[in-house]
Amino acid sequence: MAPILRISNLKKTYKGGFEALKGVDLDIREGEILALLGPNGAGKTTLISTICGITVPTSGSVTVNGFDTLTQYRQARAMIGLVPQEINLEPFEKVINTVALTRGLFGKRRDDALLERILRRLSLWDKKDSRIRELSGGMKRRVLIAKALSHEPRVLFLDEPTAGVDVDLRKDMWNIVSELKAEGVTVILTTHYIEEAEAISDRVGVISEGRLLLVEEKNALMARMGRKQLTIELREKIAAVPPGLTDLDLELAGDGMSLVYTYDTQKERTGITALLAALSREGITLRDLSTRQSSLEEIFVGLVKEGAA
Ligand SMILES: Nc1ncnc2c1ncn2[C@@H]1O[C@H](COP(=O)(O)OP(=O)(O)OP(=O)(O)O)[C@@H](O)[C@H]1O
Repeated sequence: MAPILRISNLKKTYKGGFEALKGVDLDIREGEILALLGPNGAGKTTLISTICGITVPTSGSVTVNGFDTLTQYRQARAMIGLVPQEINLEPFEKVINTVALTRGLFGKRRDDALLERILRRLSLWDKKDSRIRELSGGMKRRVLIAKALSHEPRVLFLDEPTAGVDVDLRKDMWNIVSELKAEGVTVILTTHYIEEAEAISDRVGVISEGRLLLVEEKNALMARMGRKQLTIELREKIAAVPPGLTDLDLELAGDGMSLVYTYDTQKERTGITALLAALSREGITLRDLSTRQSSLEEIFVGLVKEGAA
């Protein structure tokens, strides 16, 4: 099946010469949820703005369901809903009018039943006649989502949808995203919260300094994150990993006073029993053992560092 979104060698250099995107290639399948992770200034917002036609790329192309976002802007833009990072709502407008107006701007005919469904789903129906300025920050975020859904997009972009929102609202957002997915909407979100990517995405992309460092199925990435380290402190210093142990993932550390064994927690066998038996065969005596798991955060930081090197 052709991807719903195809990004080819997308580059963006801002006036003044800053290269915010250095050639991004990415295909997105219909109905998937992709989380884009990256440090501040990595280029996530630039990527989304360029896809949505708010920023003009320096080179490269983007197609949405086959429509080019530059040469077939109207058709491409009609397929996309964007929930921006900044709250940019008219404070004196009523909620229902705000959402209806966006639908109208996309040239869609009035559909009161659809707007009611959208507002109910976002728990905004009882606020439909409230003015925007009377809403809490979390409700305003929901209005942004309602606006983005008002013209029935097939691809929804959420730029840091849960930045600064409380835990309940964050969970609500996650539920909304999975409901949209169930309806076949493709969702691309940027986030600084790794647990958010973990909770809702099918695939994770890591962007740093304008480059997409990695795009991987979340479950595969999780399996890699499942690595753990066992540190074995020794009673006596050794000069090298003993010959009988060299085929294990072992490193000598602490000036020869410890061995670090890295293993995969997802595997049925961790190899620890065999390792301890081998140590005993080699006549190595242990003083202490400790384990630590590499967090998703560490993996992410490691990736970004590697990418920068
Ligand atoms: N209009 C602009 N003119 C010049 N440089 C810009 C402009 N917009 C963004 N940049 C620069 O491009 C880089 C990428 O910015 P962008 O907002 O895309 O990053 P981001 O990954 O979304 O960051 P954050 O996580 O902080 O939102 C930054 O260094 C930023 O300063």
